[in-house]
Amino acid sequence: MSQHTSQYVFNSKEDYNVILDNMSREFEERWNHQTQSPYTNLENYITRAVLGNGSFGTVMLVREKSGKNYYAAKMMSKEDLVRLKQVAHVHNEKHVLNAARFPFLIYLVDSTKCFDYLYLILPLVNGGELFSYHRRVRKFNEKHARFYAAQVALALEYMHKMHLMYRDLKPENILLDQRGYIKITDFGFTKRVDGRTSTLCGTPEYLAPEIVQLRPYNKSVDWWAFGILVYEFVAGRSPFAIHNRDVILMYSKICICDYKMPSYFTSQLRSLVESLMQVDTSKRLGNSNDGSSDVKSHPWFQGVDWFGILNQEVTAPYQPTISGAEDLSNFENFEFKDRYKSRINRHPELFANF
Ligand SMILES: Nc1ncnc2c1ncn2[C@@H]1O[C@H](COP(=O)(O)OP(=O)(O)OP(=O)(O)O)[C@@H](O)[C@H]1O
Repeated sequence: MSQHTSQYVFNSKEDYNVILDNMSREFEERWNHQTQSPYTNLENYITRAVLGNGSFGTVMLVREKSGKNYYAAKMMSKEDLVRLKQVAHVHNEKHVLNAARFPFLIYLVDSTKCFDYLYLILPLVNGGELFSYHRRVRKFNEKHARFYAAQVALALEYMHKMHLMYRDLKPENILLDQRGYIKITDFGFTKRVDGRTSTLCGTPEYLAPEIVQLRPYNKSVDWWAFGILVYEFVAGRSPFAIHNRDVILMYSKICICDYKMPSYFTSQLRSLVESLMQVDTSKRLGNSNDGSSDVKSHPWFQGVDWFGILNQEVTAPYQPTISGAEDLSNFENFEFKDRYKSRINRHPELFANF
């Protein structure tokens, strides 16, 4: 499996369209070529530390035994996945991670399983979550926000071109690498669909009105969430954040787009947020045939060196301090709890294709 996110150099708009077509062909090949993980547990790796705990598993720092490379191993209990009805999501996540290759997306390096757990081996991204960094500084200035937003817009453009709806955009799912560039992670809710779907999923603060109203929706829900994300970067809070997080009240505000624009937003940022957060999807920026180009050519992005960003030549506004692969200073301290150790293979039929 290739360990490179991109072997491409991005030079011009024409080249980029050709490159995206090539990426699309390569994506299709990998999408159609899924392999079953061997029952090798983590025997090819040495576990060094816990990087984080998600709702469905633990992410550990591991080092491969045959070399010196470090990775993040996402370990998920089969029992928990069945109990929490996440079986389809985990297959989905592996499928997408295996097929997608883009500079700002996490990808699958390897996968294994054992009687109790499934393991996804991912590139180690050790600058911590964008969420934690944002919480520390509270607000980004617009230039700083634009640096991250440009990468998210390019990643959404790629995913949509591959007919993937991401459906879980939020700062918690954006990791920072050593150079301060982003890697989007967590593809459990990502769905490959060319058109519309109607499953209710995502995180309340970022749900588009059509999802809240249980209406069929398309990839423009990601552009709505992108509007929320950019707003939150600069305002330091989500537009629909409500004291005590009354979700029903939040949903009623989302449906009528009832939020306040901070007075310090520039007119270009106001215009971007307003255009993305349109209840009427026919008016929502990003929802035309040439959707991502419309977003990228919005005046707020004027002056962005798109190819410099794609090639990661632009200096990031913040570079995490990392002294080595085992430096965990950008992560909170987590404890490891290995709850299951059975002699029987749990749910072999449900995870046969994992
Ligand atoms: N590739 C990685 N490199 C470094 N740390 C990672 C990596 N992937 C995940 N982590 C850390 O582990 C945490 C949990 O990972 P992840 O969000 O994938 O789990 P999850 O169970 O899907 O979580 P969620 O609760 O968001 O559904 C992340 O927030 C991050 O801090």
